[in-house]
Amino acid sequence: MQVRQSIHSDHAKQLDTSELRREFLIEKIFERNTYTITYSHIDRIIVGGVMPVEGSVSIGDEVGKQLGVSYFLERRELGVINIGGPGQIVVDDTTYDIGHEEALYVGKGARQVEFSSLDSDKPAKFYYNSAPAHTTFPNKKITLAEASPQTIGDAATSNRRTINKFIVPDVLETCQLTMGLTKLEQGSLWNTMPCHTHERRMEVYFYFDMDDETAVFHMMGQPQETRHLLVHNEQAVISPSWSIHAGVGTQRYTFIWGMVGENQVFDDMDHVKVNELR
Ligand SMILES: O=C(O)C(=O)C[C@H](O)C(=O)CO
Ligand SMILES: [Zn+2]
Repeated sequence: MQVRQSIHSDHAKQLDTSELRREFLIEKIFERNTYTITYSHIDRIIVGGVMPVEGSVSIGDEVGKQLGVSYFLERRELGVINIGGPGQIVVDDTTYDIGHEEALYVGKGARQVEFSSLDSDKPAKFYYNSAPAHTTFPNKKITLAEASPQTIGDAATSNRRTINKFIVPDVLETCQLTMGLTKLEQGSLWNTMPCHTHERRMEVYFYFDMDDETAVFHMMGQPQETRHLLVHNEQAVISPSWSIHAGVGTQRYTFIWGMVGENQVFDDMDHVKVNELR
């Protein structure tokens, strides 16, 4: 388990490229036949990926030990979105078929969560976020058709995109976790510009659907103290509450956002005008 400490904005603005990457970028989300796990002290979000190719993978009991509990979800909830081939997730006695761009919410208290792929030539890639939880809400599979879509932006400003809200109060109840998948249209390169912060929630962005030649310049920092991170395919960025989070790709891409914190109000954003950015 990788641990990332919280970071003050006054400290973050002094960092050079490699230090910014060490604090905010998660470079490897998927590894064959295992899971990755990064534990952030910011709102205690856990971020990672599970990529079962041959056989199944569970997020093991040693994670429970590191969290000071007896199993992973004893005091946590989990959101998963599959960006790979068809897969299955077994939660205790129930099996969920989770296809490409389908999601599963697992409530606090699930003891066994086991991931597998249906075709080892096209393995599932389960991206996940997990957050501390105070009660148990029912497990639920969410298809793309059941997600709440919002298409915004304009081709003329290169930011036409659909925000598919999978794990949000309109779709199901969770303790604090919200997650969704934003798809840029062909020719659109910018996400979340004009940008925003939300003091009341932190956010994690996971960029994918990119070839080896593509990079996203992810914008971060306080609105008047911006920095950028060069992000490649299947890498994630931790965005503290004080930071903007926006990006522009050298080609189109897709990303998953996940938020935890004080509220679950998607539109509760402190918008920043482009001419106010520095
Ligand atoms: O394309 C976008 O804009 C987003 O997907 C924005 C994120 O969902 C976000 O930052 C929510 O606070
Ligand atoms: Zn945001």
